[in-house]
Parts: sequence; structure tokens; C-alpha cells
Amino acid sequence: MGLRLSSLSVHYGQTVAVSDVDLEIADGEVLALLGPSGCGKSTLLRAVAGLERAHSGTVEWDRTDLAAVPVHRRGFGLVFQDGQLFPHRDVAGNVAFGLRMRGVDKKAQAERVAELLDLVGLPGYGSRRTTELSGGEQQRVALARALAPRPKLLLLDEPLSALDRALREQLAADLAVLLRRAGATALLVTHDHDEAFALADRIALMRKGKVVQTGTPDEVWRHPVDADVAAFLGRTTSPGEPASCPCCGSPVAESAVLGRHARHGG
Ligand SMILES: Nc1ncnc2c1ncn2[C@@H]1O[C@H](COP(=O)(O)OP(=O)(O)OP(=O)(O)O)[C@@H](O)[C@H]1O
Repeated sequence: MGLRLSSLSVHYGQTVAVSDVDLEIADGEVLALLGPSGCGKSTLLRAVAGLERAHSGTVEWDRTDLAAVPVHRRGFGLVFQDGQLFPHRDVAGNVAFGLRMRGVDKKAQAERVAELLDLVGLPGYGSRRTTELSGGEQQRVALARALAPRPKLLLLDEPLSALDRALREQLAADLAVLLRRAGATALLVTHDHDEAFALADRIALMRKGKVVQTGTPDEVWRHPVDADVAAFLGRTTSPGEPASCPCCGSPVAESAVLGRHARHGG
């Protein structure tokens, strides 16, 4: 159960952006779609969201084909790189958006907004103007807005890439914790392997429209399918002893250790 893509292809005219992809995300799982620029990650996510049509193949949720289900009826939450908050609404108004659309009453809206602002580390921010928030705070609000209606699946397209390096690492660690706390099922698109290692239960590596490898972060780190993947992950094909996580002892990329601590709650 959960999301299943079967032989999914998406074309833009002559360009084959996604080619014959099979992929599943189980309930409660965070899967990172990782690959270089232009390999088709965003297109695949957009096809899952219903923003692009499949050329062939299927997108299913709980074994139901979504081809005829429009974006707003899929019950998926979306977070993009730049948050895309409504500038004319305050923070609470943004977070409550999906709840208002579903006709949730005012009291329940306020309770859920407060709960979500706590979750993303912005308690008491409800009446703040979104234009006065930092980039990191805006992304937290975008995440709270996406999570508020309890989406079946959270679609995150490079949610941290507009932020500077230090903030990105901090927020990746925070995001890892709060996705688990929220029990979210998520598809995360990123070109940053540190981010994928920090956040994901499983990684799908994409190249030229195809998924070339899937596995846990440890599996893809230990056994990259080929030299290109190894190089993309920032390791050599004949590494020395890789760094190991002090929490679980797994060999992981040193730069990913911070995020793994967060996942272990340490
Ligand atoms: N609207 C579009 N019209 C035509 N071609 C497109 C369109 N969007 C994407 N493409 C092409 O499809 C391919 C996949 O693009 P996509 O944006 O999915 O890649 P990506 O892996 O998400 O890249 P990035 O990390 O740079 O965002 C690329 O060759 C791109 O040029």
C-alpha cells in the first residue's frame, strides 16, 4: 500500500524526462529521489502530484490509478524550493489554508495551526507577516501548511536548496526529526546527497530519466551500482574505511552523520 509508480514515462515534446520508472513508497516511509540536475527528479514528482501527465505507465495510491484524479483531489501536500507562501496572509492564515479549503471549523483550525507551528519550531508565530520571516522560517511555514491537512503523501521538491549551507544542514536535521514525528510518508527531491542521507529511509538514484538504483542510505553508500553513482555520492570506488555513525555504527558519508543523529533522536 502507499504510492506505486509502474513503467512511468513523462515526455516534453521530444524530450523524455522520465523513462519507464518503477518505484514504490510504503506508508510512513521517506524516500529521497536523488540525482544530478536535469535527470528528471522534479518531473517525476510533478507527475505524482498530478501536475504533469504520464506519457505511459501509471501512478497509483493504495492500488487506485490516479490518472483521472486532479491535483487538489489527490490529498498530497506540496512544498517547493521557495515555499510559495501567500504574501497577503499572516503565518496562521498560510498554515490554515488547506484546513479552510476543507471546511474545518475555526476553533479546530486554530488548534491545528498552533500544533503545527510547535512542530516546526515556530510557536507563537501565527500573527507574523510571512514577508518578515527568514528563508528558513518561510520553509518551516510552508512545511506546516503542507502538513496541516494530514496529507497522505508529502511531496518535497528541493525544499532546502534556496537556503545557505549552514541553515540547510540545520534544517535537514530538523526536518528528519519532524517528518518522523508527523509520521509522514514523503517523496523528497534533491540533488544534494548529504540531504538525502540525512533525511531518507530509502534513496532512489536517478540518471537521464531512469531510476538506476534504490536502497537504504547504507546500501547505496556501501554498494553504489556503478562508478558514476559512486562519484555522484562523493566517494571513490575503492574507499578506505568509511566513517561510521556513532549512534548505529553504520558506515555512512561523514557529512551525513549529523542528520543521522537527528534520526536516532540523539
Ligand atoms: N516544462 C518543460 N518543458 C520542456 N522540457 C522540460 C520541462 N521541464 C523539464 N524539462 C526537461 O526535462 C528534463 C528533466 O527535467 P527536471 O526538471 O525534471 O530535472 P531535475 O532532475 O529536477 O533537474 P533540477 O535538479 O535541475 O531541477 C530536462 O532535460 C529538462 O530540460
